[in-house]
Amino acid sequence: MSEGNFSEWLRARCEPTWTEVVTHPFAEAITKGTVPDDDMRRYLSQDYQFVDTFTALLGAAVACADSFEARVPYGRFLGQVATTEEKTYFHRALDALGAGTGATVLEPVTEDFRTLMDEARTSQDYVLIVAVLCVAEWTYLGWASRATQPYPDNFVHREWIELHEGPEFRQWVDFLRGELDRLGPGLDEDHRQEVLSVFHRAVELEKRFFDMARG
Ligand SMILES: Cc1ncc(C[n+]2csc(CCO)c2C)c(N)n1
Repeated sequence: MSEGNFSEWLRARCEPTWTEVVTHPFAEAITKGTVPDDDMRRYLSQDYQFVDTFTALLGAAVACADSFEARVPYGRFLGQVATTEEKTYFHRALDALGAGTGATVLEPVTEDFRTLMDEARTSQDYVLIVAVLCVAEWTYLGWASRATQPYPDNFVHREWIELHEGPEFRQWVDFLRGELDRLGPGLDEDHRQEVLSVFHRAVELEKRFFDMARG
């Protein structure tokens, strides 16, 4: 591993799955606005359950970060997720698709993803928490930044792209990568392998999540 490039080292170790995620046919169909309503409903209903656990993991990042400087961006992002587009998006999109945000039977991949996030959260090991957050955000920046203008007219597709690209989201992903890059060099070999294992499981789950959404 080269100094200060832990995030890129982790990502490269997850090929070819990483590229399969960011070029996944389901993600590509979102960017083109061609996902059938039934598939989009299944995907967003499951993702709403995902985002709930993800939000709890953000709280763990606030609690477990090793400095005040590191806690602040999580707190800021948490406030955004909880209060802005993200929340109203799910309600508006699921409403438009004829589904609610209420009880949903979890697909196996959603269960498995929530288990991984809960493991990271309860480990209270900051670098493991960052690894899971970083995969979730970086892969989403990956597929969304492949979208070309004009974005789809359908707001369910268009806003889901817009939420995952743009300068602010890019900055957030850069922050998460920067945390891994900062922490990587100080880890012993066992700990580094543990981070890789968690990172790899998360990348595999992102792929399974898109596979599930495709029906
Ligand atoms: C399976 C899955 N993986 C990653 C994301 C990306 N993501 C999760 S929470 C969040 C913050 C607000 O957008 C973002 C970008 C997702 N939605 N679903």
